[in-house]
Amino acid sequence: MYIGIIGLGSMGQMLVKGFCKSGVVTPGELVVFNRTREKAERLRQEYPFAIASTAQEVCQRADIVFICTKPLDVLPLLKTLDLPAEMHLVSVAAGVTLADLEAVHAGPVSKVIPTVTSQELRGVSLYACGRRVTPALRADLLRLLTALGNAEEVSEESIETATILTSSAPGLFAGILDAFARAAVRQSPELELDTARRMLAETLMGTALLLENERLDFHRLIERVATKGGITEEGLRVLDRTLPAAFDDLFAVTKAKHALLKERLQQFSRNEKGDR
Ligand SMILES: NC(=O)c1ccc[n+]([C@@H]2O[C@H](COP(=O)([O-])OP(=O)(O)OC[C@H]3O[C@@H](n4cnc5c(N)ncnc54)[C@H](O)[C@@H]3O)[C@@H](O)[C@H]2O)c1
Ligand code: PRO
Repeated sequence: MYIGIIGLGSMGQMLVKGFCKSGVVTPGELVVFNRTREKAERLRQEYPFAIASTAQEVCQRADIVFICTKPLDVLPLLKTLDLPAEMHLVSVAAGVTLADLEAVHAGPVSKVIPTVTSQELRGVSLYACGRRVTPALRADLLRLLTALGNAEEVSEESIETATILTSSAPGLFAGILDAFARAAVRQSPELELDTARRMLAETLMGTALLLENERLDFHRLIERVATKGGITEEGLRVLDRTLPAAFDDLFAVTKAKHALLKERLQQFSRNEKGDR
């Protein structure tokens, strides 16, 4: 099976690295196209995949094509292509719906929300398949995604909220840790910011391993750390007071951004229909 990747940004590169690292495909089974060819050539030094000259060539050569451009670039690009009817089109773009994809491709379409952590073969890829995806095509997609970590099928209704938990979360964790480290330095200026960041990064790794190896849930982990009448309990009270509103706010603004993206995508589709 040949796998096509269009767009070699953060996600396109992650897919190349994750697929090859897991061994689910060999570089020889990958056909890649990026607008800036040098970027593809640099990555090819490590993973000797085929570089296509155009996105159209990827679609002609691959059985399944992952389109990894930014959301608002997906439909304009797809509209310029002559997509082979049997090709399985997979968009990784936030906000691009199965209906958007089915409107531009007469063949099978799926939507996947990957995560940067899949480069380490951990984390969760979300997926939803369109009506024309056969059980065999679904199994092929699942084989690729499970090689990258866990794969969870989700409805389009829940995919946006789940995206924040699986795909935005690595960046959000990094943002939280950075604020945590900066507060520590404000408290104790003799502590170097980089030292505080390293302490937190190592603690995060250890926490993840404890959760996994001891099969702890969050509450049991808290019980182990927060000595009754001790210091951590006080910190947790602050989080209980402040975090629910912060996370409600986070989900509200990210939902609004998804809605804005979808509105702009629909506008594009309406304009296209008007032109015809
Ligand atoms: N970064 C993430 O963690 C993440 C997670 C889940 C989903 N996504 C989705 O993945 C998509 C890509 O995000 P990213 O972070 O990799 O963005 P990015 O800006 O890093 O990469 C986009 C790439 O697409 C290329 N590109 C643009 N137009 C092209 C065209 N016409 N032909 C070929 N290549 C073209 C650009 O050169 C660039 O390399 C987005 O739609 C985003 O919603 C990203
Ligand atoms: N990265 C993409 C974004 O920030 C989608 C989820 C993670 O838009």
